[in-house]
Amino acid sequence: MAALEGLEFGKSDFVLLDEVNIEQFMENLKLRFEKGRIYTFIGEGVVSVNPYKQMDIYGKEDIDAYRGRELYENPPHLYAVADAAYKAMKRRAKDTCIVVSGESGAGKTEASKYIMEYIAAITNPSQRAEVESVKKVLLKSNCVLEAFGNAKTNRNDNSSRFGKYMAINLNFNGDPIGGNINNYLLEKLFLCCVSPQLLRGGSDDMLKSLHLHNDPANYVYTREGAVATTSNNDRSSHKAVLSALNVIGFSEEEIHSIYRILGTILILGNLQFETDSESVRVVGMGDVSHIAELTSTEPDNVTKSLLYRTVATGGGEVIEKGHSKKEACFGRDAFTKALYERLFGWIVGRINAVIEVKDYNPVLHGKNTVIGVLDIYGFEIFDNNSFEQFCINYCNEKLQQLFIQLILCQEQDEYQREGIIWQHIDYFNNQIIVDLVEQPHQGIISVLDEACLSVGKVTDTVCLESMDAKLGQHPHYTSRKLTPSDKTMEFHRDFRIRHYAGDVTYSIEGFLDKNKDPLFQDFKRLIYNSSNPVLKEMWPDGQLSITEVTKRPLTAATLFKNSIVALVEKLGCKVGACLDSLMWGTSCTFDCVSVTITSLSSPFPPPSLPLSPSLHQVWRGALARMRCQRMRSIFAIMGCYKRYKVKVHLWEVERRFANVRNMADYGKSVEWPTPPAALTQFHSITQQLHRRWRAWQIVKNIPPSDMGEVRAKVAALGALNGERKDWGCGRPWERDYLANVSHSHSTAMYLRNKDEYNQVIFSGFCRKMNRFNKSTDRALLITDKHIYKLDPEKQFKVLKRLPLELMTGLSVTAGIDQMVALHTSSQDDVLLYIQRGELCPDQDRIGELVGTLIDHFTRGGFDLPGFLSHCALATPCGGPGACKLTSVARCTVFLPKSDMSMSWEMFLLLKTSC
Ligand SMILES: Nc1ncnc2c1ncn2[C@@H]1O[C@H](COP(=O)(O)OP(=O)(O)OP(=O)(O)O)[C@@H](O)[C@H]1O
Repeated sequence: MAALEGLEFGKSDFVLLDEVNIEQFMENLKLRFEKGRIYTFIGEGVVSVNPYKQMDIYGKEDIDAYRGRELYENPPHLYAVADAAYKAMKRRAKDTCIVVSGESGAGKTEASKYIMEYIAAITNPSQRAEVESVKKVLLKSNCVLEAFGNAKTNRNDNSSRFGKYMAINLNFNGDPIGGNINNYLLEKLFLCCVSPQLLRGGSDDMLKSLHLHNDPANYVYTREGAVATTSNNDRSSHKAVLSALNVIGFSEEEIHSIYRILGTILILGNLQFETDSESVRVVGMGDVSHIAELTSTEPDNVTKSLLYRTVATGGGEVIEKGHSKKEACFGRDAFTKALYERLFGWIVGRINAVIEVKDYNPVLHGKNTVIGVLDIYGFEIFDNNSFEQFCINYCNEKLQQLFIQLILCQEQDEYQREGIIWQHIDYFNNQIIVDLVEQPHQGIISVLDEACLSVGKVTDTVCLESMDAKLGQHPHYTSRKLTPSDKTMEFHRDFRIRHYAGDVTYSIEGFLDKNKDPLFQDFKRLIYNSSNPVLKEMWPDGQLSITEVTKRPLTAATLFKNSIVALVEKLGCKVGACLDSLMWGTSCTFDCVSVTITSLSSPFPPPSLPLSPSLHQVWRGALARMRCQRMRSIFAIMGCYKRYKVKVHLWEVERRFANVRNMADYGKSVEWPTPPAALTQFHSITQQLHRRWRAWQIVKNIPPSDMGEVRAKVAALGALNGERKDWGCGRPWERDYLANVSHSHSTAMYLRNKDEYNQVIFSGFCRKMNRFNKSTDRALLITDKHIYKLDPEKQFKVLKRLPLELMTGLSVTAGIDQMVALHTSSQDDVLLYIQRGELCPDQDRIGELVGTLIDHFTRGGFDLPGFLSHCALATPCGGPGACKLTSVARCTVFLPKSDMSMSWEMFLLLKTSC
């Protein structure tokens, strides 16, 4: 439970820094880290510093403490962000996504696991076996993916060598009903953890059947990684992976096939070739027969595909061309890599098949929503940057572009459309860099692909020359040749891209080889013809004969680009106009402290280091200020409220103590004076701050489709700011639309005398629908004392009279039907359709009704703490005629009267529940 214990150090939210500069940022981060606070909010995101030690902040009590709470109510934690995503999904039935990004070793995978565990823990323990099974499979799949997809690197002993997007589907109840994993592969995966685990953890019988020895040092592919792990660790990991595979639902045959493929890869890795006078031969034919046995293929076919390549001549003839020794080694490596890639893809596919949403009927079960967790590599700048860094950094440019689109463009446009005063921000749009990489026929990927596809020998250097020729004028591209005077560009530092997060100089060496699909079709055919159905399933493209293979396979860069484009599209749909639902993270390395940033809502990437100045400016100048203001208001309110509560408490203790003393001294209690002025001051301070915060909140929460609510909220906001006119057209509110209607005036006069009201707050025509859909004309009169329902056909006779003080709230429908429900504590609610303006049918008066009521209550000094959007979704039951209060789709609730402490409790309660 350590997450909630103890003091906070430094600023628990970076937006509260007095100055937004990197020195203060670092100082705060360092101070908090030294005091064991690894998480710090940045607005609605979280910055996390990897502690590299077990922290006591992930227990059940911690989970309970964050469940259903607002971000600012608890200390910063991943759970706060995960809960916010879950709440957004539940309240608004919107798909949400959490992006966890950071440098290698920053703690992304750990963070995404904690997030998944949290979501699994807070979703209702279900009686339905399939819900529990989905949770179990989702959690267990991490163990399998890590074994097959992680490897030791210089930066991280357990580094994920793939990006991962894990989506959880939830039903209307918020229960997980399925999921899906997408993986973004990059590297030579056969160096992953699973192989040493198999060698050290597999039983003797198992290893014997796979023709393997138990020492990882015996194999080329495990030799290097073997020293990083211990035998005990590998043995227990092997057990855990086997158990996870079983839990997920892999059959015995499938598990055995997986291990046979791993065995094949290890043996292949050791395979050598030699050249005799005429041709190339495999050294040690025993290995070939083991490979044939493990892949359920013929030994001759294995030998053939290792040493020959089938090619179609121009005349349509098919011939076998012998490899050189170099080609044979190249083919072998490509084959092992492809075996591993297909295995990994197949495992992910099998997990997806188990957890895919089944038997879900949206009509019966409501909308199926998704929470996605993206654990993706952050921006990378190494000493030697190669093809992998190029892909990773391109991926980050794409994500940055998505955020620019969603936040800066859309949000500014939206503010402009809605007439919200907003200083336009000039920002650096990184589309130009995205184009530099991906533009068809022009971009770097296209140049690389052209070089890979061209007939004849094209080297990396030739490819670099053609990049220089095509992109030499591009402001974000330069190369050693183009800037010979640049001393930072030396050998192996061939071309430089000015990325949004900084300059990266890449070494062109190996780009072409890594980009090509070097796998000869012979290997594909070999495995497709395996008698093992699991293997065969992994290689469906092996069924094509050499004459049928006309198209060149897509290159690695193009495949990667396609998958990232699809990912960005997917993320874009998740947020649409719903900006709150995306979370963003990025990473920085400060003096070897790794940081992951995860954020929710208004997702703007906080500064990566090195930070491009333009981005930094935008970040500092715009959103930070806005968030800062909002967060400051919230914290100030919280602070005032806490102080107020403490004072009230002390006051009460003192009063009681004085009473006891008086009783003892005088045998009677004495009158206690009224609370000191200081105490009442809190009310006004908190009210002001509260109002500021609330105004922001009201605007922020308007879902554009809900027109009725928009009108109500905008009017309310206007009223809070002292405006008494329609938003948009600026029409002043007349309020008393019955004033000049004959007969109504005499009724009003009569009521003024009888009920002694001072002012008409609102009056107008409306309609009442009964349950048989019959409509009757009515009139509504609201004074500062009463709400009246009048019959206009009977000279405005009073049909209903309710004291205004009984009014507890007001609801408007989400649609354009102008329906309003005035809630009362007497349960005698008034439900009416307010008539539009007679001369101008577009003139709606819902907003005016809400605005004038808010205006009245605000001016009367009543606190309106509950005026927050409150989604009370209910099913419309049979058209407007049959409308009951429960059919009001969205409620806007306020409490006109309540005592101060109660109102603050309500404020917090509503803030929490909204
Ligand atoms: N919250 C944490 N508490 C304790 N240790 C942690 C935490 N997060 C990360 N670590 C430690 O740091 C190591 C690296 O973390 P992790 O594998 O999550 O990094 P990563 O960002 O996913 O790296 P890569 O991109 O290389 O996969 C973990 O194996 C673990 O030992």
